[in-house]
Amino acid sequence: METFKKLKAYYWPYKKYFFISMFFLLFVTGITVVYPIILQKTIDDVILQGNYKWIPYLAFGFVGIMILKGITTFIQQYCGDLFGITSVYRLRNELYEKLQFLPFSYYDNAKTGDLMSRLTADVEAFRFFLSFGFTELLRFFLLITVSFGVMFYYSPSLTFVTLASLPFLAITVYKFDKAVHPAFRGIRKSFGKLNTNVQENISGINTVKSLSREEFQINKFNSSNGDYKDKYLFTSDIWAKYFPLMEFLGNVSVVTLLAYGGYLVMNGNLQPGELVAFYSLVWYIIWPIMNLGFTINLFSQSKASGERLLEILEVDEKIKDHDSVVDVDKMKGDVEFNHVTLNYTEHDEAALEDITFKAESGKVIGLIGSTGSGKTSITQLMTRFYEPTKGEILIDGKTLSDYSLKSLRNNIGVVLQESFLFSSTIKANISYGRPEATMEEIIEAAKMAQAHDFITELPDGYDTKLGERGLGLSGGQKQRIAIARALCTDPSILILDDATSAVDMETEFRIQKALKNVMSDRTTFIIAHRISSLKHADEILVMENGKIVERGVHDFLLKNNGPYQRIYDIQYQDQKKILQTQGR
Ligand SMILES: Nc1ncnc2c1ncn2[C@@H]1O[C@H](COP(=O)(O)OP(=O)(O)OP(=O)(O)O)[C@@H](O)[C@H]1O
Repeated sequence: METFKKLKAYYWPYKKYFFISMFFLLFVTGITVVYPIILQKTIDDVILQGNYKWIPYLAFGFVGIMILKGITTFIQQYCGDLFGITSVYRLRNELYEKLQFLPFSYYDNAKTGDLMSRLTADVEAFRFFLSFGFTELLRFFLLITVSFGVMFYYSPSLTFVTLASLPFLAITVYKFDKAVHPAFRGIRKSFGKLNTNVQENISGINTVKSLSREEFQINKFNSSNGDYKDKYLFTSDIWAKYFPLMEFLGNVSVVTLLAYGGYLVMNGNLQPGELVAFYSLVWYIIWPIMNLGFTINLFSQSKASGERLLEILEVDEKIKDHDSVVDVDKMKGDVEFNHVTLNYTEHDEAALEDITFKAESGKVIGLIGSTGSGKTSITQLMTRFYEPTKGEILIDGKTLSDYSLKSLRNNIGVVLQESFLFSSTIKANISYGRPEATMEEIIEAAKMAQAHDFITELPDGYDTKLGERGLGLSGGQKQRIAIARALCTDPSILILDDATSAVDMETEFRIQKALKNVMSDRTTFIIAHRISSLKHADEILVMENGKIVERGVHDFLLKNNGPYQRIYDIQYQDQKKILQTQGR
């Protein structure tokens, strides 16, 4: 019940529907138990006594009760559904909201397909229990208590004899629950894996096809699909083993009832009508106990699903606003790193070590270095995607955590090498960070990013709809739209992380020229592998193994006999000559 307690905030606000449903359930159950009593009266007091004139009245009474039962059942079911549907509507929204604020470190290990199955199948399983499961559990207790009461009223001894086998039935049901719950958790997990498989395959279809790995992918899917099938079969196996046993134990009760009840009727200790009523009532007890398997099934599924939902809801949002954060509309853009060290996880080696630099507003800082040397990590810290392990980062003299995350990120425009474009129009993609931007502003941003010309050549211009992930555009075109998107927010700090790697040198030069005009009132970080991309920077930081190993302007670094000069030599001089001087 712990899972349900933890998720209470999502369904308890709608308790009104739950209680209305429960209230009508009392009626439905009450009416159900009245049937055998009427039957008993009809046999014992009307037929056996020869009072046949009562039969039409009883028949009409029956019809009336049936209509009443129909109406109460409708209200009970509708309100039960309303309870489930409205609760998970809120739950789904909150899960989605949570996904927006989960730290990057969570996404480092998360699998999209699995997350999607949690937001769909698991939420659905939870809803099913809210809508039907709760009601079924209550119906179970009500039917058993009321039926037991009526049976006890008719004949205590027959009641005990008939129900003697029920404790065994209860034990079997308990064992069934113990076995079936982990099995359902397995099914859910396997379904998540299956989804991940499909999602990864679709996202990486280019790689799959270009390396002719279709067979491999099919086999991988087959194996996940097989695992899903096996998990289901395993659960069916448990079900198939336990269900006949439950049915057998239920039937033992009926046989005992007929034997002992018949004996009592023969001896005149029980009325025939009472035996008939008993026969119906005993099923009102056996049937819910056997059906408990189904209810427990629902309960187990929804408990397993609820646990998976809680795994998302309970993730610690490590990076969030503290109480006294400030909102700054427009930052100046002075960035300062003071002895900053970053370890992504406790077990990882430092990705950045003792990084110190200052970047004043209006300046362009270039970051260069081998792959994995820590260039991107510097920008990830600036945007507070991750927190430094040691040291502090200041913008305009204030620690990053003093700013609200929203205002911090609104003031920083980031363009990545692999920019994600949404499947909407080019216009909507460019104005994504500032939906209120005017068409002139959108065009202005596109012009700076050297994207305007190719956009206007498209048949629908700015209204061209992009496919998923910007499909239909070249790598360089996508990058330019991403640059326009960042520029459209007019950020105080602009980070271009390998953002022009896919555009040709001439276009890159034109982008840089256009940016120069607007760079004066913002700080720009250019991460690049090509020296040509950052040689005009006011300061170039050369990174190696998480450390800044060299810094200065291009002309200085060229004569510094350090790693920068080596990169320059490799890029601009005859490689053979370098290899010769190294004696290789
Ligand atoms: N999310 C992460 N979790 C754990 N380790 C990470 C993560 N991101 C980066 N790293 C590690 O941190 C180190 C620095 O990576 P970073 O991405 O900053 O390098 P980079 O210089 O930008 O490389 P590239 O030029 O290839 O983009 C690498 O060793 C990398 O494996």
